[in-house]
Amino acid sequence: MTRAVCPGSYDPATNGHLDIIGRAAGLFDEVVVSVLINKSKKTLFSVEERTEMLREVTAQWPNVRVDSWHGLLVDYCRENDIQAIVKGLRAVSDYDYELQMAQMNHQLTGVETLFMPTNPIYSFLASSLVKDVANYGGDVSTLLPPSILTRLTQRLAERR
Ligand SMILES: O=C(O)c1ccc2[nH]nc(Br)c2c1
Repeated sequence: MTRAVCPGSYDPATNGHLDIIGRAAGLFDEVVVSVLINKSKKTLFSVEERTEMLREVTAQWPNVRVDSWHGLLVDYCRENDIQAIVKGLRAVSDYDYELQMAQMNHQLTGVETLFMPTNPIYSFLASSLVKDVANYGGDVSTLLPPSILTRLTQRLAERR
């Protein structure tokens, strides 16, 4: 049984995230999409809301499950018998940081990190940018799954 984790904040998940998750689902017996719990980071959606949205938009892949974790990712991998971390790379600018994290994680426990180039149509996508554009009324309808677009629109309206 091969198992990989796709870690992230997913605040909220974008079509770029789903691109990576779906492709990983085609490579591994099981993919765990794990939402990072970072108490020092203010997020637009709670961990519960982010995991709920992810479960909805990943239901299409029977071998994908959604979870959350707090602490070292390598500890989460060990506790869940996960052999690989899958990260999307949108651009060269992602590489430096991701390489450092991958080397540290391998140093710590030997867990492997596999980099997957995002579909070029999503190279500019970041959850933070999507939220900013949507907050100023920009059209992000092609960048998010419909159900997440609805939730984002509602949350931003609540905050006005
Ligand atoms: O949305 C983000 O912040 C974000 C960050 C890093 C990322 N790597 N691959 C993808 Br898709 C991606 C998305």
